[in-house]
Amino acid sequence: GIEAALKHADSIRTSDPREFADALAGLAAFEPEATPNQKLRIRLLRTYQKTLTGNYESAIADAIDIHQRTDDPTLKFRAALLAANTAAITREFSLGLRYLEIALAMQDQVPEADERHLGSLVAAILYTEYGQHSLSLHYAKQLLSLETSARTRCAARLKKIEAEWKLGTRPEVERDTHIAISDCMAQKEPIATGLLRGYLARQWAGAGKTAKAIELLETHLSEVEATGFPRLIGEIHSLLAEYRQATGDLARADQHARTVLELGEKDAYSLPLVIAHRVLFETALKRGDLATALDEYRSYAKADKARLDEVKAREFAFQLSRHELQQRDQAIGLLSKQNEVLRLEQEVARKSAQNTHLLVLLLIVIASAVGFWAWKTKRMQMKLRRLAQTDGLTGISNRRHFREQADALLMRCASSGRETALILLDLDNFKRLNDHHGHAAGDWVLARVAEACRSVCRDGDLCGRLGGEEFAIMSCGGDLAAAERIARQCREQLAAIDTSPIGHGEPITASFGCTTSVRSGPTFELMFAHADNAMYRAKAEGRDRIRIHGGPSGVAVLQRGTA
Ligand SMILES: Nc1nc2c(ncn2[C@@H]2O[C@H](COP(=O)(O)OP(=O)(O)OP(=O)(O)O)[C@@H](O)[C@H]2O)c(=O)[nH]1
Repeated sequence: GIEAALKHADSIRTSDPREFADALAGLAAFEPEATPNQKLRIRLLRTYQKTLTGNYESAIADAIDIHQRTDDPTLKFRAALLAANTAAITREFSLGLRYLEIALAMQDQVPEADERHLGSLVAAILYTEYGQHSLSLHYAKQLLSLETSARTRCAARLKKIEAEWKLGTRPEVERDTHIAISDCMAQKEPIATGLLRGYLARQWAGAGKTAKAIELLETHLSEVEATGFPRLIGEIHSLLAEYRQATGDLARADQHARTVLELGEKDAYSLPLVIAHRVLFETALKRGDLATALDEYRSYAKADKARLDEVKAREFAFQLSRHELQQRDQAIGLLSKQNEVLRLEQEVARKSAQNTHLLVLLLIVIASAVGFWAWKTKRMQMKLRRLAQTDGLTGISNRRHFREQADALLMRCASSGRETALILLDLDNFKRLNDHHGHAAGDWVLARVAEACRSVCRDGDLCGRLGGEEFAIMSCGGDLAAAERIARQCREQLAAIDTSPIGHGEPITASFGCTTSVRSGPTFELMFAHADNAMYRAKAEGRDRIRIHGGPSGVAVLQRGTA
């Protein structure tokens, strides 16, 4: 299926360029039914192919596009690495470092260990490109300490040897190089193997074994050329040019040098190019061809300057990138400080809100306390007033309060043109009841009488105990007939009092005196005096009866038992 084809193509990506090209061509057949992710993966493989064949600009654009399009962390990571890798080749140093950093930053999100290792490997490779051989050595050593794939180990070995060679720390590491070569050969990595043989040749040549170095490189030249990788081919030919020249084989030296120049058009600054021009200059000089020598010398100087500029430019790009990183770190530090300030501000706001809540709570408590106190005071005032206004024994108005209310009622009634009735009543033979049954029994009777008086009152009527066993009722809107009716009802209520609790055998009776504001005149004094007179008349005429002021004696008498 397509997955198998994708995996196969990826596995031979660096080991077998021709088979890789075939595999890529084969993938085209799967493309119509591929998922979007698979389509992007095919595209990434084609982008690798572009890099391998030197189509760098297009490869960078593709890699960045794939990186931006996909959400698949592995694919995103690989695309960023490829962009970083390829941008380094085309001298877009800042771009290269940026994508390297993007990739390294997302390295932890990549689930596959070998893909993560690839990130470290690209870091090792690219730091070499930026002249940072110590960093490169660090990543290479780190990879060699990990459980990586054999392919990665091959590349890490190459980077380690390369970095040590460039740093000049271990110029003769023949044993390590042999191990690396056999490792990379076993992994079918001809580019790495070729580059490693280049370092082995350098070691030998450095030790004076130039012939051995030439033999090694010549023996494997066809393998090198089979890779189609310009940088490797250029490097090996430049070494051969140098070594052939050193052994006096000027013709072959020239030949290798020219091969480098044919390849090196795109890498105007590369070390092989510098070497090739130098070889051509020196061989021309040896042959006495001064014109060619001068020409080649000019080219050599130009290439050497270009290369030195390049080295400087890369170093500068690296420093710039470090500076940018530092600035970014500082910006991040500043942001986190700002966040801290914001957090503290929020904390302060929260605290002040808390304080406001407490204050509001306190105010509520104070207001409640004040309200409660005011209510208590008011209640106490009302209680005191009620105590001052009511008769303690019966609970109805006392004489003073009745008098005040009566005046007010009279005024109200008069202003609305209505008549007011006043009924006075005095209990009969109360002294006798007191004497026979005791003062407490008398009190009990007084309370029942008050209830009886109240029961005949309508809303708005007044009812009071004027003193001793004397009570009064005042009603607005009542004429003489109404007064008499109220008195009669009250008389009935008194008669209905059950006196058995105090053991009094007789019913409770009273003498009633009635008048109205029309009959007596609209002042309380007059009405009271006239009602009192009528009441005394009732006493005088035998008690238990109703008398109307100004009415004939005996007419309004209502004997017990009559209606
Ligand atoms: N138990 C009790 N008796 C009271 C109270 N106030 C007055 N008295 C008594 O009421 C009685 C009133 O008696 P009198 O004024 O002679 O009149 P009476 O006995 O009712 O006779 P007549 O009014 O003539 O029918 C007195 O004995 C008072 O002591 C009271 O608050 N409680």
